[in-house]
Amino acid sequence: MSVAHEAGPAPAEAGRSDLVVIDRLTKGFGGLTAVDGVSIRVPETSIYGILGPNGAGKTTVLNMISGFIAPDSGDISVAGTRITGLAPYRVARQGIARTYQNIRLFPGMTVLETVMAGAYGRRSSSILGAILLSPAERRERRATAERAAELLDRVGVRGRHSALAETLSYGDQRRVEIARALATDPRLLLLDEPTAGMNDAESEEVGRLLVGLRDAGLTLILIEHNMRLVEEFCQRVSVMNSGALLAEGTPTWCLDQEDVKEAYFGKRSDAARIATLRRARRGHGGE
Ligand SMILES: Nc1ncnc2c1ncn2[C@@H]1O[C@H](COP(=O)(O)OP(=O)(O)OP(=O)(O)O)[C@@H](O)[C@H]1O
Repeated sequence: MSVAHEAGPAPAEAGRSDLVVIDRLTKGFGGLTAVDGVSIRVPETSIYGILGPNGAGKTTVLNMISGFIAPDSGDISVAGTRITGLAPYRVARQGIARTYQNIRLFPGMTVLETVMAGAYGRRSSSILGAILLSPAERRERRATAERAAELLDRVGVRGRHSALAETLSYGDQRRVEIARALATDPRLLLLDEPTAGMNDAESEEVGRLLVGLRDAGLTLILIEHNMRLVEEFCQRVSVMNSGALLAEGTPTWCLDQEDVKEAYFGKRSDAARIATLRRARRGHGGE
């Protein structure tokens, strides 16, 4: 299948190097090819969107980058290091963190503890020090708690640090997940539907948060169904359908490709997305 590529890099990306290079990635489940020879290059310090209708293979791509699923073939490298098929903890050590489509918070943990848990892999004090609660351990815990509080502030969760994380609103739980991922100090952040279940104002806030993270030097890959947000915040996108790449380029250009419109408009079940897409186009002077 041919992939529509927008000619040349977008001006904002010109000269920027690619942090993530995905080369002909393929994964099958039984008789189904969930991801079919997908190649993607993600420029460093950019917000990159992976789009496509339900079942297109987007989460499977994210799962392969983060090591949750091993590809059948193809390669993934980040900052020049090949990470294909590495276990999730080894991928995390490369500075790659993620959030999940279905929120995964630890039951029974407070908001602050949840974010502190994200920093666990970066701790320097010894296990014995931790057991004996040595001064070094206490200092480190204090520093970790302060940093976790800063991150919660940054993602917009204020004043509920002692509440159980699972008692927060859906939107705040998503923010806590982002803070936990940031606590690992990543250079690449993978976000699976970060605005799912949020209203327009909350989604816009998350969009601005992501721009702030990018401006601070992070590279972000997100799966997102809100096209308005995608057009506003993503520099480039890949559009997938049935495991294959349909188009790659700037969001506005990709959403104008016939194959892409058909992938979204061709299905009755995607009526809600069509409405979102149309609203987004109007908002940008189209239709
Ligand atoms: N572990 C698995 N075992 C079997 N099939 C799977 C597995 N994971 C995903 N699939 C199938 O692979 C295809 C791609 O799924 P994936 O979750 O990657 O799609 P998606 O684009 O993220 O969809 P959505 O937008 O609905 O989350 C789907 O048909 C799905 O049912």
